[in-house]
Amino acid sequence: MIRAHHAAAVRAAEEPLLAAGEPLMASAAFALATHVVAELRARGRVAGSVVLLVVGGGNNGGDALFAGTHLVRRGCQVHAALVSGDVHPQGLAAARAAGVVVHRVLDDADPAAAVLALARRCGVWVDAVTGIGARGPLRDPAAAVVAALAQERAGWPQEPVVVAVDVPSGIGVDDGTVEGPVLPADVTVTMGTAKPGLLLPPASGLAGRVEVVELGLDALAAEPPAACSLTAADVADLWPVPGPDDHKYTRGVLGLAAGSQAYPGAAALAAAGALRTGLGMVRYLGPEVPAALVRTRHPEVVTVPGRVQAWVLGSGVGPEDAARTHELYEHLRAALDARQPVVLDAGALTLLHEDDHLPDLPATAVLTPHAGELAALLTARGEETGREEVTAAPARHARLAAEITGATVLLKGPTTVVAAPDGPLYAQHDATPWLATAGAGDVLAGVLGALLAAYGDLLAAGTADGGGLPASIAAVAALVDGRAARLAAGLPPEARAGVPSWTGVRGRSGAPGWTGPVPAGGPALTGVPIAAGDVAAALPAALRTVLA
Ligand SMILES: NC(=O)C1=CN([C@@H]2O[C@H](COP(=O)(O)OP(=O)(O)OC[C@H]3O[C@@H](n4cnc5c(N)ncnc54)[C@H](O)[C@@H]3O)[C@@H](O)[C@H]2O)[C@@H](O)CC1
Ligand SMILES: [K+]
Repeated sequence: MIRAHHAAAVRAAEEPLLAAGEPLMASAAFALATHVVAELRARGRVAGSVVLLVVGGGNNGGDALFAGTHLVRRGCQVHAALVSGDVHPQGLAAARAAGVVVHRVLDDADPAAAVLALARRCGVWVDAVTGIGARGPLRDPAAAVVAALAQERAGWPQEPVVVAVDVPSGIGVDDGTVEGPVLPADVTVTMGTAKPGLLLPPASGLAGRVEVVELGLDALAAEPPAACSLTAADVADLWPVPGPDDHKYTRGVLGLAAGSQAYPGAAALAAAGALRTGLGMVRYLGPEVPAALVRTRHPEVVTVPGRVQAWVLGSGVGPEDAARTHELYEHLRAALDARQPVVLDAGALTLLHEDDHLPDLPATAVLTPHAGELAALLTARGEETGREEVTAAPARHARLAAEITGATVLLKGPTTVVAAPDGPLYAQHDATPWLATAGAGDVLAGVLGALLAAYGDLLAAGTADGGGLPASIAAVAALVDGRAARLAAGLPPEARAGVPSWTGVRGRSGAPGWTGPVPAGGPALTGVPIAAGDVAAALPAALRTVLA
Protein backbone atom coordinates (compact mmCIF):
# COMPACT_ATOMS: atom_id res chain seq x y z
CA MET A 1 0.00 0.00 0.00
CA ILE A 2 1.29 3.44 -0.88
CA ARG A 3 0.30 5.70 2.00
CA ALA A 4 -0.06 9.46 1.79
CA HIS A 5 -0.44 11.97 4.62
CA HIS A 6 -1.68 15.52 4.79
CA ALA A 7 0.82 18.38 5.05
CA ALA A 8 -0.21 19.08 8.66
CA ALA A 9 0.47 15.47 9.68
CA VAL A 10 3.90 15.61 8.01
CA ARG A 11 4.76 18.80 9.88
CA ALA A 12 3.62 17.31 13.17
CA ALA A 13 5.76 14.22 12.56
CA GLU A 14 8.80 16.33 11.62
CA GLU A 15 8.57 18.56 14.67
CA PRO A 16 10.05 16.26 17.33
CA LEU A 17 12.82 15.17 14.99
CA LEU A 18 13.77 18.74 14.13
CA ALA A 19 13.66 19.65 17.84
CA ALA A 20 16.07 16.78 18.49
CA GLY A 21 18.42 18.21 15.88
CA GLU A 22 17.83 15.58 13.17
CA PRO A 23 19.29 16.89 9.88
CA LEU A 24 16.11 16.24 7.89
CA MET A 25 16.86 18.75 5.18
CA ALA A 26 20.36 17.38 4.67
CA SER A 27 18.88 13.89 4.22
CA ALA A 28 16.20 15.19 1.88
CA ALA A 29 18.72 17.11 -0.20
CA PHE A 30 21.12 14.19 -0.48
CA ALA A 31 18.29 11.88 -1.58
CA LEU A 32 17.10 14.45 -4.10
CA ALA A 33 20.60 14.77 -5.59
CA THR A 34 20.89 10.97 -5.72
CA HIS A 35 17.67 10.72 -7.74
CA VAL A 36 18.77 13.47 -10.13
CA VAL A 37 22.06 11.64 -10.64
CA ALA A 38 20.18 8.39 -11.30
CA GLU A 39 18.04 10.10 -13.93
CA LEU A 40 21.13 11.51 -15.60
CA ARG A 41 22.97 8.21 -15.48
CA ALA A 42 19.99 6.42 -17.05
CA ARG A 43 20.37 8.84 -19.94
CA GLY A 44 24.10 8.49 -20.37
CA ARG A 45 26.17 10.88 -18.32
CA VAL A 46 26.27 12.81 -15.08
CA ALA A 47 29.40 14.96 -15.22
CA GLY A 48 28.98 17.86 -17.61
CA SER A 49 25.17 17.85 -17.45
CA VAL A 50 23.58 21.21 -16.90
CA VAL A 51 20.96 21.42 -14.15
CA LEU A 52 18.50 24.19 -13.37
CA LEU A 53 17.10 24.60 -9.86
CA VAL A 54 13.93 26.71 -9.75
CA VAL A 55 14.01 27.87 -6.15
CA GLY A 56 11.13 29.29 -4.11
CA GLY A 57 11.19 31.03 -0.75
CA GLY A 58 10.78 28.13 1.69
CA ASN A 59 12.39 24.90 2.77
CA ASN A 60 11.36 23.26 -0.52
CA GLY A 61 13.79 25.63 -2.22
CA GLY A 62 16.27 24.85 0.57
CA ASP A 63 16.17 21.16 -0.35
CA ALA A 64 17.11 22.01 -3.92
CA LEU A 65 19.90 24.43 -2.99
CA PHE A 66 21.60 21.85 -0.77
CA ALA A 67 21.05 19.18 -3.44
CA GLY A 68 22.80 21.54 -5.85
CA THR A 69 25.97 21.35 -3.76
CA HIS A 70 26.05 17.55 -4.23
CA LEU A 71 25.38 17.85 -7.95
CA VAL A 72 28.29 20.26 -8.38
CA ARG A 73 30.50 17.70 -6.65
CA ARG A 74 29.29 15.10 -9.15
CA GLY A 75 30.53 17.30 -11.97
CA CYS A 76 27.27 18.96 -12.98
CA GLN A 77 27.02 22.58 -13.92
CA VAL A 78 24.23 23.85 -11.64
CA HIS A 79 22.18 27.04 -12.02
CA ALA A 80 19.72 28.28 -9.41
CA ALA A 81 16.98 30.67 -10.50
CA LEU A 82 15.57 32.37 -7.40
CA VAL A 83 11.85 33.06 -7.91
CA SER A 84 11.45 34.52 -4.43
CA GLY A 85 13.25 37.55 -3.02
CA ASP A 86 13.97 35.68 0.17
CA VAL A 87 15.25 32.11 -0.18
CA HIS A 88 16.61 29.64 2.39
CA PRO A 89 19.71 31.56 3.64
CA GLN A 90 21.88 28.61 4.66
CA GLY A 91 20.97 26.74 1.49
CA LEU A 92 21.88 29.75 -0.62
CA ALA A 93 25.19 30.25 1.15
CA ALA A 94 26.09 26.57 0.77
CA ALA A 95 25.11 26.57 -2.89
CA ARG A 96 27.18 29.65 -3.66
CA ALA A 97 30.14 28.24 -1.78
CA ALA A 98 29.92 24.98 -3.75
CA GLY A 99 29.88 26.76 -7.09
CA VAL A 100 26.18 26.85 -7.98
CA VAL A 101 25.57 29.82 -10.30
CA VAL A 102 22.85 31.93 -8.69
CA HIS A 103 20.45 34.01 -10.81
CA ARG A 104 18.29 36.64 -9.09
CA VAL A 105 15.70 36.60 -11.84
CA LEU A 106 13.27 38.83 -9.97
CA ASP A 107 15.66 41.73 -10.72
CA ASP A 108 14.86 41.13 -14.38
CA ALA A 109 11.97 43.04 -16.01
CA ASP A 110 10.47 39.72 -17.13
CA PRO A 111 11.44 36.95 -14.67
CA ALA A 112 9.60 34.26 -16.63
CA ALA A 113 11.54 35.09 -19.80
CA ALA A 114 14.78 35.14 -17.84
CA VAL A 115 14.15 31.67 -16.36
CA LEU A 116 13.10 30.35 -19.74
CA ALA A 117 16.30 31.57 -21.40
CA LEU A 118 18.28 29.82 -18.68
CA ALA A 119 16.12 26.69 -18.79
CA ARG A 120 16.75 26.26 -22.52
CA ARG A 121 20.39 25.62 -21.71
CA CYS A 122 19.63 22.98 -19.10
CA GLY A 123 18.80 19.29 -19.48
CA VAL A 124 17.34 18.83 -15.98
CA TRP A 125 14.88 21.17 -14.31
CA VAL A 126 14.38 20.79 -10.58
CA ASP A 127 11.05 22.25 -9.48
CA ALA A 128 11.53 23.54 -5.92
CA VAL A 129 9.16 26.50 -5.89
CA THR A 130 6.74 25.25 -3.23
CA GLY A 131 6.16 22.05 -1.28
CA ILE A 132 3.84 21.36 1.64
CA GLY A 133 3.97 25.04 2.63
CA ALA A 134 2.07 26.16 -0.47
CA ARG A 135 -1.11 28.14 0.08
CA GLY A 136 -3.48 27.91 -2.88
CA PRO A 137 -2.45 27.90 -6.54
CA LEU A 138 0.87 29.54 -7.40
CA ARG A 139 0.95 33.32 -7.38
CA ASP A 140 3.12 35.54 -9.55
CA PRO A 141 5.97 35.78 -10.14
CA ALA A 142 6.31 32.03 -9.46
CA ALA A 143 3.08 31.32 -11.39
CA ALA A 144 4.36 33.07 -14.53
CA VAL A 145 7.70 31.25 -14.34
CA VAL A 146 6.07 27.84 -13.91
CA ALA A 147 3.53 28.54 -16.67
CA ALA A 148 6.35 29.47 -19.07
CA LEU A 149 8.35 26.34 -18.21
CA ALA A 150 5.25 24.13 -18.59
CA GLN A 151 4.52 25.60 -22.00
CA GLU A 152 8.13 25.15 -23.10
CA ARG A 153 8.15 21.58 -21.93
CA ALA A 154 4.91 20.79 -23.74
CA GLY A 155 6.73 21.56 -26.98
CA TRP A 156 9.65 19.31 -26.05
CA PRO A 157 8.13 16.46 -24.05
CA GLN A 158 11.28 14.33 -24.30
CA GLU A 159 13.64 16.90 -22.84
CA PRO A 160 14.39 18.17 -20.28
CA VAL A 161 13.83 15.73 -17.47
CA VAL A 162 11.79 17.43 -14.75
CA VAL A 163 12.29 16.45 -11.13
CA ALA A 164 9.77 17.87 -8.64
CA VAL A 165 10.85 18.30 -5.04
CA ASP A 166 8.26 16.87 -2.63
CA VAL A 167 5.36 17.74 -4.98
CA PRO A 168 5.00 19.45 -8.35
CA SER A 169 4.70 23.08 -7.21
CA GLY A 170 1.17 24.42 -7.44
CA ILE A 171 -0.85 21.22 -6.94
CA GLY A 172 -3.37 20.93 -4.12
CA VAL A 173 -1.05 19.01 -1.80
CA ASP A 174 -3.88 17.64 0.35
CA ASP A 175 -6.65 17.14 -2.23
CA GLY A 176 -5.05 16.64 -5.64
CA THR A 177 -6.70 19.64 -7.27
CA VAL A 178 -4.95 21.69 -9.96
CA GLU A 179 -6.16 25.28 -9.96
CA GLY A 180 -3.21 27.11 -11.49
CA PRO A 181 -0.04 26.47 -13.50
CA VAL A 182 1.95 23.33 -12.70
CA LEU A 183 5.06 21.96 -14.40
CA PRO A 184 4.45 18.25 -15.09
CA ALA A 185 7.26 16.15 -13.60
CA ASP A 186 8.94 12.97 -14.81
CA VAL A 187 9.86 12.11 -11.24
CA THR A 188 8.68 13.49 -7.92
CA VAL A 189 11.06 12.96 -5.04
CA THR A 190 8.80 13.25 -2.01
CA MET A 191 10.02 13.60 1.55
CA GLY A 192 9.11 11.28 4.43
CA THR A 193 5.83 10.00 2.96
CA ALA A 194 3.72 10.49 -0.15
CA LYS A 195 1.25 13.39 -0.12
CA PRO A 196 -2.43 12.92 -1.11
CA GLY A 197 -1.98 15.15 -4.15
CA LEU A 198 0.55 12.67 -5.56
CA LEU A 199 -2.10 9.90 -5.54
CA LEU A 200 -5.34 11.77 -6.19
CA PRO A 201 -6.42 12.97 -9.63
CA PRO A 202 -6.02 15.23 -11.44
CA ALA A 203 -2.73 16.29 -9.75
CA SER A 204 -1.48 12.69 -9.62
CA GLY A 205 -1.20 12.81 -13.40
CA LEU A 206 1.41 15.57 -13.11
CA ALA A 207 3.72 13.88 -10.61
CA GLY A 208 5.32 11.25 -12.85
CA ARG A 209 7.05 8.43 -11.01
CA VAL A 210 6.94 9.03 -7.26
CA GLU A 211 10.03 8.23 -5.17
CA VAL A 212 9.50 8.38 -1.41
CA VAL A 213 12.54 9.40 0.66
CA GLU A 214 12.68 7.68 4.03
CA LEU A 215 13.16 10.38 6.71
CA GLY A 216 12.27 8.34 9.78
CA LEU A 217 8.93 10.10 10.36
CA ASP A 218 7.88 7.29 12.69
CA ALA A 219 4.87 9.15 14.09
CA LEU A 220 3.17 8.76 10.70
CA ALA A 221 3.28 4.97 10.87
CA ALA A 222 0.74 5.02 13.70
CA GLU A 223 -1.61 7.36 11.84
CA PRO A 224 -4.15 6.24 9.27
CA PRO A 225 -3.18 7.64 5.88
CA ALA A 226 -5.29 10.43 4.38
CA ALA A 227 -5.10 8.69 1.02
CA CYS A 228 -3.62 5.48 -0.24
CA SER A 229 -3.22 3.32 -3.33
CA LEU A 230 -3.39 -0.45 -3.01
CA THR A 231 -0.79 -2.63 -4.67
CA ALA A 232 -0.69 -6.30 -5.67
CA ALA A 233 0.34 -7.37 -2.16
CA ASP A 234 -2.84 -5.86 -0.72
CA VAL A 235 -4.97 -7.91 -3.11
CA ALA A 236 -3.40 -11.09 -1.83
CA ASP A 237 -4.23 -9.99 1.74
CA LEU A 238 -7.89 -9.35 0.98
CA TRP A 239 -8.82 -11.80 -1.75
CA PRO A 240 -11.21 -14.53 -0.56
CA VAL A 241 -9.46 -17.83 -1.20
CA PRO A 242 -11.66 -20.86 -0.46
CA GLY A 243 -10.54 -23.49 2.04
CA PRO A 244 -11.30 -27.23 2.01
CA ASP A 245 -14.46 -26.80 4.12
CA ASP A 246 -15.99 -24.11 1.94
CA HIS A 247 -19.10 -24.68 -0.16
CA LYS A 248 -21.08 -22.41 -2.40
CA TYR A 249 -23.02 -20.74 0.42
CA THR A 250 -19.93 -20.01 2.51
CA ARG A 251 -18.09 -18.68 -0.55
CA GLY A 252 -20.91 -16.18 -1.12
CA VAL A 253 -24.00 -15.88 -3.24
CA LEU A 254 -24.52 -12.69 -5.21
CA GLY A 255 -28.00 -11.46 -6.05
CA LEU A 256 -27.89 -9.71 -9.40
CA ALA A 257 -30.74 -7.39 -10.31
CA ALA A 258 -29.28 -5.79 -13.40
CA GLY A 259 -30.19 -5.49 -17.05
CA SER A 260 -33.58 -4.72 -18.53
CA GLN A 261 -35.56 -5.43 -21.67
CA ALA A 262 -33.83 -2.40 -23.24
CA TYR A 263 -30.30 -3.19 -21.97
CA PRO A 264 -30.07 -6.95 -21.45
CA GLY A 265 -26.30 -7.12 -22.06
CA ALA A 266 -25.46 -5.46 -18.75
CA ALA A 267 -26.83 -8.48 -16.89
CA ALA A 268 -24.58 -10.88 -18.79
CA LEU A 269 -21.51 -8.68 -18.35
CA ALA A 270 -22.05 -8.20 -14.62
CA ALA A 271 -22.55 -11.95 -14.27
CA ALA A 272 -19.32 -12.58 -16.21
CA GLY A 273 -17.39 -10.22 -13.92
CA ALA A 274 -18.80 -11.88 -10.81
CA LEU A 275 -18.22 -15.46 -11.98
CA ARG A 276 -14.62 -14.80 -12.99
CA THR A 277 -13.96 -13.13 -9.64
CA GLY A 278 -14.87 -16.40 -7.97
CA LEU A 279 -17.83 -16.88 -5.64
CA GLY A 280 -20.31 -19.57 -4.65
CA MET A 281 -23.18 -18.62 -6.95
CA VAL A 282 -24.75 -15.83 -8.95
CA ARG A 283 -28.54 -15.57 -8.58
CA TYR A 284 -30.06 -13.44 -11.36
CA LEU A 285 -33.43 -11.76 -10.81
CA GLY A 286 -34.96 -9.80 -13.66
CA PRO A 287 -37.11 -9.77 -16.79
CA GLU A 288 -37.13 -12.63 -19.26
CA VAL A 289 -35.00 -11.10 -22.03
CA PRO A 290 -31.92 -10.45 -19.87
CA ALA A 291 -32.59 -13.63 -17.86
CA ALA A 292 -32.55 -15.72 -21.04
CA LEU A 293 -29.35 -14.04 -22.20
CA VAL A 294 -27.68 -14.69 -18.85
CA ARG A 295 -28.74 -18.37 -18.89
CA THR A 296 -27.42 -18.79 -22.42
CA ARG A 297 -24.11 -17.08 -21.76
CA HIS A 298 -23.61 -18.37 -18.23
CA PRO A 299 -25.41 -21.62 -17.47
CA GLU A 300 -23.86 -21.49 -13.98
CA VAL A 301 -26.22 -18.65 -13.04
CA VAL A 302 -29.43 -19.48 -11.16
CA THR A 303 -32.52 -17.46 -12.09
CA VAL A 304 -34.87 -18.20 -9.20
CA PRO A 305 -35.16 -16.26 -5.92
CA GLY A 306 -33.41 -17.56 -2.80
CA ARG A 307 -30.66 -16.90 -0.31
CA VAL A 308 -28.01 -14.24 -1.13
CA GLN A 309 -25.23 -12.51 0.81
CA ALA A 310 -24.81 -9.37 -1.30
CA TRP A 311 -26.44 -7.57 -4.22
CA VAL A 312 -25.59 -5.77 -7.43
CA LEU A 313 -28.46 -3.48 -8.36
CA GLY A 314 -29.07 -1.28 -11.35
CA SER A 315 -26.49 -1.93 -14.11
CA GLY A 316 -28.30 -1.68 -17.44
CA VAL A 317 -31.45 -0.11 -16.01
CA GLY A 318 -32.45 3.26 -17.46
CA PRO A 319 -34.07 5.88 -15.22
CA GLU A 320 -37.10 5.93 -17.58
CA ASP A 321 -37.83 2.27 -16.79
CA ALA A 322 -40.21 2.92 -13.88
CA ALA A 323 -41.25 -0.70 -13.33
CA ARG A 324 -37.68 -2.00 -13.20
CA THR A 325 -36.58 0.92 -11.02
CA HIS A 326 -39.34 0.03 -8.57
CA GLU A 327 -38.05 -3.55 -8.45
CA LEU A 328 -34.59 -2.19 -7.65
CA TYR A 329 -36.11 -0.17 -4.83
CA GLU A 330 -37.74 -3.27 -3.36
CA HIS A 331 -34.47 -5.21 -3.58
CA LEU A 332 -32.60 -2.35 -1.93
CA ARG A 333 -35.07 -2.11 0.96
CA ALA A 334 -34.82 -5.84 1.54
CA ALA A 335 -31.03 -5.79 1.35
CA LEU A 336 -30.80 -2.94 3.86
CA ASP A 337 -33.22 -4.70 6.23
CA ALA A 338 -31.06 -7.84 6.03
CA ARG A 339 -27.84 -5.77 6.46
CA GLN A 340 -26.56 -7.23 3.21
CA PRO A 341 -23.87 -5.32 1.35
CA VAL A 342 -25.10 -3.90 -1.92
CA VAL A 343 -23.59 -2.33 -5.05
CA LEU A 344 -25.73 0.50 -6.42
CA ASP A 345 -24.87 1.06 -10.08
CA ALA A 346 -26.39 3.06 -12.96
CA GLY A 347 -30.23 2.95 -12.61
CA ALA A 348 -30.06 2.16 -8.88
CA LEU A 349 -28.22 5.43 -8.22
CA THR A 350 -31.32 7.40 -9.14
CA LEU A 351 -33.07 5.76 -6.15
CA LEU A 352 -30.87 8.00 -4.00
CA HIS A 353 -31.90 11.23 -5.70
CA GLU A 354 -34.62 11.60 -3.08
CA ASP A 355 -33.79 11.00 0.52
CA ASP A 356 -37.23 10.63 2.06
CA HIS A 357 -38.06 7.03 1.11
CA LEU A 358 -34.87 5.31 2.26
CA PRO A 359 -32.96 5.18 5.52
CA ASP A 360 -29.40 6.55 5.59
CA LEU A 361 -27.24 3.99 3.84
CA PRO A 362 -24.51 2.07 5.64
CA ALA A 363 -20.93 2.08 4.32
CA THR A 364 -21.58 -1.50 3.19
CA ALA A 365 -23.65 0.03 0.39
CA VAL A 366 -21.20 0.91 -2.40
CA LEU A 367 -22.21 3.42 -5.07
CA THR A 368 -20.41 3.15 -8.41
CA PRO A 369 -21.12 6.38 -10.32
CA HIS A 370 -19.09 7.99 -13.08
CA ALA A 371 -18.55 11.75 -12.87
CA GLY A 372 -21.86 12.64 -14.54
CA GLU A 373 -23.87 10.33 -12.30
CA LEU A 374 -22.14 11.67 -9.21
CA ALA A 375 -22.85 15.27 -10.27
CA ALA A 376 -26.53 14.38 -10.81
CA LEU A 377 -26.75 12.68 -7.41
CA LEU A 378 -25.12 15.60 -5.58
CA THR A 379 -27.33 18.10 -7.39
CA ALA A 380 -30.45 16.11 -6.55
CA ARG A 381 -29.39 16.08 -2.91
CA GLY A 382 -28.98 19.87 -2.78
CA GLU A 383 -25.30 20.29 -3.76
CA GLU A 384 -25.51 21.87 -7.23
CA THR A 385 -22.57 20.27 -9.06
CA GLY A 386 -21.51 19.94 -12.71
CA ARG A 387 -19.68 17.02 -14.24
CA GLU A 388 -16.58 19.19 -14.80
CA GLU A 389 -16.48 20.12 -11.12
CA VAL A 390 -16.42 16.43 -10.20
CA THR A 391 -13.62 15.79 -12.69
CA ALA A 392 -11.62 18.73 -11.32
CA ALA A 393 -11.91 17.52 -7.72
CA PRO A 394 -12.93 13.83 -7.74
CA ALA A 395 -11.81 13.07 -4.19
CA ARG A 396 -13.65 16.00 -2.68
CA HIS A 397 -16.91 15.15 -4.46
CA ALA A 398 -16.71 11.42 -3.80
CA ARG A 399 -16.23 12.18 -0.11
CA LEU A 400 -19.14 14.64 -0.14
CA ALA A 401 -21.46 12.05 -1.68
CA ALA A 402 -20.33 9.50 0.91
CA GLU A 403 -21.06 11.94 3.72
CA ILE A 404 -24.49 12.84 2.33
CA THR A 405 -25.65 9.28 1.69
CA GLY A 406 -23.67 7.35 4.32
CA ALA A 407 -22.54 4.94 1.61
CA THR A 408 -19.11 4.13 0.24
CA VAL A 409 -18.54 5.77 -3.17
CA LEU A 410 -16.41 4.26 -5.92
CA LEU A 411 -16.06 7.06 -8.47
CA LYS A 412 -15.14 5.71 -11.90
CA GLY A 413 -12.72 7.65 -14.10
CA PRO A 414 -9.18 7.44 -15.49
CA THR A 415 -8.19 7.02 -11.84
CA THR A 416 -10.75 5.29 -9.63
CA VAL A 417 -11.35 7.12 -6.35
CA VAL A 418 -13.03 5.40 -3.41
CA ALA A 419 -14.38 7.34 -0.44
CA ALA A 420 -16.32 6.22 2.61
CA PRO A 421 -17.88 8.81 4.93
CA ASP A 422 -14.60 8.68 6.88
CA GLY A 423 -11.30 6.82 6.73
CA PRO A 424 -8.70 7.02 3.98
CA LEU A 425 -9.43 7.85 0.38
CA TYR A 426 -8.27 5.28 -2.17
CA ALA A 427 -6.88 6.18 -5.58
CA GLN A 428 -6.29 3.34 -8.05
CA HIS A 429 -4.43 4.00 -11.31
CA ASP A 430 -4.36 0.42 -12.49
CA ALA A 431 -6.32 0.50 -15.73
CA THR A 432 -5.83 1.77 -19.27
CA PRO A 433 -7.84 4.33 -21.24
CA TRP A 434 -8.97 1.38 -23.42
CA LEU A 435 -11.26 0.49 -20.50
CA ALA A 436 -13.48 3.49 -21.31
CA THR A 437 -15.94 1.38 -23.28
CA ALA A 438 -19.60 0.37 -22.98
CA GLY A 439 -20.24 -2.40 -20.48
CA ALA A 440 -16.97 -1.97 -18.58
CA GLY A 441 -18.87 -0.60 -15.58
CA ASP A 442 -21.17 -3.64 -15.58
CA VAL A 443 -18.16 -5.97 -15.34
CA LEU A 444 -16.70 -3.92 -12.49
CA ALA A 445 -20.03 -4.01 -10.65
CA GLY A 446 -19.95 -7.80 -10.94
CA VAL A 447 -16.39 -8.02 -9.61
CA LEU A 448 -17.21 -5.77 -6.69
CA GLY A 449 -20.48 -7.58 -5.95
CA ALA A 450 -18.73 -10.96 -5.90
CA LEU A 451 -16.16 -9.70 -3.39
CA LEU A 452 -18.86 -8.19 -1.19
CA ALA A 453 -20.77 -11.48 -1.35
CA ALA A 454 -17.68 -13.35 -0.15
CA TYR A 455 -17.44 -10.94 2.79
CA GLY A 456 -21.24 -10.73 3.09
CA ASP A 457 -21.78 -12.63 6.32
CA LEU A 458 -18.87 -10.84 7.99
CA LEU A 459 -20.12 -7.43 6.87
CA ALA A 460 -23.71 -8.21 7.89
CA ALA A 461 -22.56 -9.26 11.36
CA GLY A 462 -20.15 -6.36 11.86
CA THR A 463 -20.45 -2.65 12.49
CA ALA A 464 -22.51 -0.53 10.11
CA ASP A 465 -19.41 0.97 8.49
CA GLY A 466 -17.80 -2.43 8.10
CA GLY A 467 -14.65 -1.11 9.81
CA GLY A 468 -13.48 0.46 6.58
CA LEU A 469 -13.58 -2.92 4.82
CA PRO A 470 -16.07 -1.96 2.06
CA ALA A 471 -13.79 0.83 0.85
CA SER A 472 -10.75 -1.42 0.69
CA ILE A 473 -12.80 -4.12 -1.06
CA ALA A 474 -13.93 -1.53 -3.60
CA ALA A 475 -10.32 -0.46 -4.18
CA VAL A 476 -9.26 -4.09 -4.64
CA ALA A 477 -12.06 -4.57 -7.18
CA ALA A 478 -10.85 -1.52 -9.13
CA LEU A 479 -7.25 -2.76 -9.02
CA VAL A 480 -8.02 -6.25 -10.29
CA ASP A 481 -10.48 -5.01 -12.91
CA GLY A 482 -7.88 -2.47 -14.08
CA ARG A 483 -5.19 -5.14 -14.35
CA ALA A 484 -7.54 -7.37 -16.31
CA ALA A 485 -8.18 -4.49 -18.71
CA ARG A 486 -4.44 -3.94 -19.16
CA LEU A 487 -3.80 -7.61 -19.87
CA ALA A 488 -6.75 -7.77 -22.27
CA ALA A 489 -5.30 -4.74 -24.07
CA GLY A 490 -1.92 -6.47 -24.41
CA LEU A 491 -0.23 -4.30 -21.80
CA PRO A 492 1.94 -5.40 -18.88
CA PRO A 493 -0.14 -5.78 -15.69
CA GLU A 494 1.59 -2.98 -13.79
CA ALA A 495 0.75 0.54 -14.85
CA ARG A 496 4.00 2.50 -14.72
CA ALA A 497 2.55 5.97 -14.50
CA GLY A 498 4.95 8.70 -15.46
CA VAL A 499 7.86 6.54 -16.55
CA PRO A 500 9.16 8.31 -19.61
CA SER A 501 9.11 6.34 -22.79
CA TRP A 502 12.26 7.66 -24.31
CA THR A 503 13.94 6.16 -27.28
CA GLY A 504 16.99 8.36 -26.87
CA VAL A 505 17.37 12.02 -26.09
CA ARG A 506 18.58 14.62 -28.48
CA GLY A 507 20.73 17.50 -27.41
CA ARG A 508 19.25 20.90 -28.08
CA SER A 509 21.14 23.74 -29.62
CA GLY A 510 23.46 25.07 -26.96
CA ALA A 511 22.38 22.41 -24.44
CA PRO A 512 24.50 19.43 -23.59
CA GLY A 513 21.94 16.72 -24.25
CA TRP A 514 22.16 13.02 -23.52
CA THR A 515 23.19 10.74 -26.28
CA GLY A 516 23.35 7.63 -24.15
CA PRO A 517 21.54 4.33 -24.37
CA VAL A 518 17.78 3.89 -24.32
CA PRO A 519 16.63 3.95 -20.68
CA ALA A 520 15.44 0.70 -19.12
CA GLY A 521 11.83 0.04 -19.98
CA GLY A 522 12.01 1.01 -23.62
CA PRO A 523 9.23 2.73 -25.46
CA ALA A 524 5.75 2.89 -23.96
CA LEU A 525 3.24 0.38 -25.28
CA THR A 526 -0.06 1.67 -26.50
CA GLY A 527 -1.96 -1.61 -26.27
CA VAL A 528 -4.95 -2.62 -28.37
CA PRO A 529 -8.70 -1.96 -28.13
CA ILE A 530 -10.79 -4.13 -25.82
CA ALA A 531 -14.48 -4.86 -25.30
CA ALA A 532 -15.97 -5.17 -21.83
CA GLY A 533 -16.31 -8.95 -22.19
CA ASP A 534 -12.55 -9.17 -22.78
CA VAL A 535 -11.98 -7.64 -19.35
CA ALA A 536 -14.11 -10.29 -17.66
CA ALA A 537 -12.29 -13.00 -19.62
CA ALA A 538 -8.91 -11.62 -18.51
CA LEU A 539 -9.78 -11.63 -14.79
CA PRO A 540 -8.20 -15.07 -14.11
CA ALA A 541 -4.96 -13.97 -15.80
CA ALA A 542 -5.00 -10.75 -13.77
CA LEU A 543 -5.49 -12.74 -10.58
CA ARG A 544 -2.55 -14.96 -11.47
CA THR A 545 -0.36 -11.83 -11.32
CA VAL A 546 -1.47 -10.96 -7.79
CA LEU A 547 -2.30 -14.24 -6.03
CA ALA A 548 0.64 -16.38 -7.14
N1 LIG B 1 11.06 21.24 7.91
C1 LIG B 1 12.13 20.62 7.40
O1 LIG B 1 13.26 20.68 7.92
C2 LIG B 1 11.98 19.86 6.19
C3 LIG B 1 11.30 20.41 5.13
N2 LIG B 1 11.33 19.80 3.95
C4 LIG B 1 10.97 20.55 2.75
O2 LIG B 1 10.36 21.76 3.09
C5 LIG B 1 9.12 21.89 2.45
C6 LIG B 1 8.20 22.70 3.29
O3 LIG B 1 8.86 23.93 3.50
P1 LIG B 1 8.10 25.24 3.93
O4 LIG B 1 7.22 24.97 5.07
O5 LIG B 1 9.15 26.27 4.12
O6 LIG B 1 7.17 25.60 2.74
P2 LIG B 1 7.42 25.56 1.15
O7 LIG B 1 8.84 25.70 0.82
O8 LIG B 1 6.69 24.42 0.65
O9 LIG B 1 6.62 26.84 0.72
C7 LIG B 1 6.77 28.07 1.41
C8 LIG B 1 7.24 29.14 0.46
O10 LIG B 1 6.37 29.21 -0.66
C9 LIG B 1 5.74 30.47 -0.72
N3 LIG B 1 4.37 30.25 -1.15
C10 LIG B 1 3.37 29.65 -0.45
N4 LIG B 1 2.27 29.58 -1.20
C11 LIG B 1 2.57 30.12 -2.40
C12 LIG B 1 1.84 30.35 -3.58
N5 LIG B 1 0.56 30.00 -3.68
N6 LIG B 1 2.44 30.92 -4.63
C13 LIG B 1 3.72 31.28 -4.56
N7 LIG B 1 4.49 31.11 -3.44
C14 LIG B 1 3.91 30.54 -2.38
C15 LIG B 1 5.85 31.05 0.67
O11 LIG B 1 5.85 32.45 0.62
C16 LIG B 1 7.20 30.50 1.10
O12 LIG B 1 8.23 31.28 0.53
C17 LIG B 1 8.68 20.50 2.16
O13 LIG B 1 7.77 20.46 1.09
C18 LIG B 1 9.99 19.81 1.88
O14 LIG B 1 10.35 20.00 0.54
C19 LIG B 1 12.23 18.68 3.77
O15 LIG B 1 13.47 19.21 3.57
C20 LIG B 1 12.24 17.78 4.95
C21 LIG B 1 12.65 18.54 6.14
K1 LIG C 1 8.13 21.53 -5.52
